[in-house]
Amino acid sequence: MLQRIGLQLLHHGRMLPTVLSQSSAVLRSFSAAPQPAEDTDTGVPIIEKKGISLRGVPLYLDMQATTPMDPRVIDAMLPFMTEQFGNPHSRTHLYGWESEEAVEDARAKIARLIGADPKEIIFTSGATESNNTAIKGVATYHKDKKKHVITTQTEHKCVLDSCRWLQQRGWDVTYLPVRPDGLLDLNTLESAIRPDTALVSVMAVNNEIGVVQPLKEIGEICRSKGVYFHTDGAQAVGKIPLDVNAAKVDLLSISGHKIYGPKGVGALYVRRRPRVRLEPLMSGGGQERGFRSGTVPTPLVVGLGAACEVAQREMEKDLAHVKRLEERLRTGIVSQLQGVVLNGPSDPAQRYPGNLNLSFAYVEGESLIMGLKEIAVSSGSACTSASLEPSYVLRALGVEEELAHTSIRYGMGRFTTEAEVDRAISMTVDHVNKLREMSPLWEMVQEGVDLKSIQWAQH
Ligand SMILES: Cc1ncc(COP(=O)(O)O)c(C=O)c1O
Ligand code: FES
Repeated sequence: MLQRIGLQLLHHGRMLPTVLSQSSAVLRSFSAAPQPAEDTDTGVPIIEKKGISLRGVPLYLDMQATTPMDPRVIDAMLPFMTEQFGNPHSRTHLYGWESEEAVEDARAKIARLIGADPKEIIFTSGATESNNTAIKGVATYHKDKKKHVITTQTEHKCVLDSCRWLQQRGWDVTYLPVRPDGLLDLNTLESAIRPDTALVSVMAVNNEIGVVQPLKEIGEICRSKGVYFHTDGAQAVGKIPLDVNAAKVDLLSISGHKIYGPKGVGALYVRRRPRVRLEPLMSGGGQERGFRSGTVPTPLVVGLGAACEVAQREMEKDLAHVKRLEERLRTGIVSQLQGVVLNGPSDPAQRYPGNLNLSFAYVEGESLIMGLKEIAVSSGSACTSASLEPSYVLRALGVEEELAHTSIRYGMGRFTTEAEVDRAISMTVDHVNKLREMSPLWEMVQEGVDLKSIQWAQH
């Protein structure tokens, strides 16, 4: 009874989704500030978390880690969490049919964004599952004839780990090195392909340094050698143009939460012509044409579809926006600080501009990261994790250990503003200057001492 009343209220309150999403900013200010103490001079709330005192909610510049949901995505999802809650696989009533229609509509939107046929899209829980399915699934299906897989040293952990899983089962894996700018050398790739190679997996856009790999050329090589080409598109799809036919991609992984959609949903594109065969990881009801059993989560999938639709419509605008912001951030920092090194390609055409990864020479990594707690950014340093190894991606590029420890990844996106970028510039510049003032190293550099001549202690 209660449920019925609830549903009726929602039914009559069709405006609810919009009202809710419009108030998301208000909700944020409540949730982020659990009645904290205030700075007595400025009135800025002091937030205590993990033993750290933060003055106000940090400025979010970590769009490669995740993006906030676009209000339009939330609006699209809400009806499927309320009155249209049916199981999309229920064949006998309206609830199921409505959900199924919404799932198919979302599938078509994802397919449209990447130039695919809707039948080639499988819903998953995210890019991690898509990558696992592509790599383990293709290899397992072809295990009688093939025993070799190729990837790069700078892939996401879930690709590298899926490859290790194969190695434990007797497969050979080649982890190709990349050039100092992060790009894969095509000759190196070509000469690594063997008659028993099943799959090449090279990511489209790197999550740490934003380098865009030459997908078309890689696709061409793979097709000519009769090897499947998988690309992890978590950081690329919806951000830069990517067409599976133009790039001859056979499998493509997509993540919802990197493109202003929900977390916990993604997709895998699996080519039908020529057909890619793969072994499913999940056993069960045979949903998603047998590739991925489990009830398709209608609200999440609808959110992913809406996110792809918006991304396709606004890609040009989004890209121009992050380009402007990146230029502003980079020149703002570089014009005020010496000893700043860009990690990744210097040619802007080879880098997704929403990602700016900089290293700051002559500062201590840990102090840099700890001092910038009021900007939510990511770092190549390992201070915050159990290992003291800096980023394996930066190391694969040959970035010096000291510089890898002081790298900061600034991630900008659709909702990042110029004012936020300006705040990030001034906080970074002030903090780096402050650290350098205290640094004997910096003093030596100013005095013209060649630091390379100094014997460093182990970090
Ligand atoms: C390049 C890349 N691949 C895969 C993933 C994993 O995506 P998901 O969180 O959807 O599993 C991420 C996100 O961390 C990523 O950046
Ligand atoms: S700077 Fe913290 S581990 Fe290197």
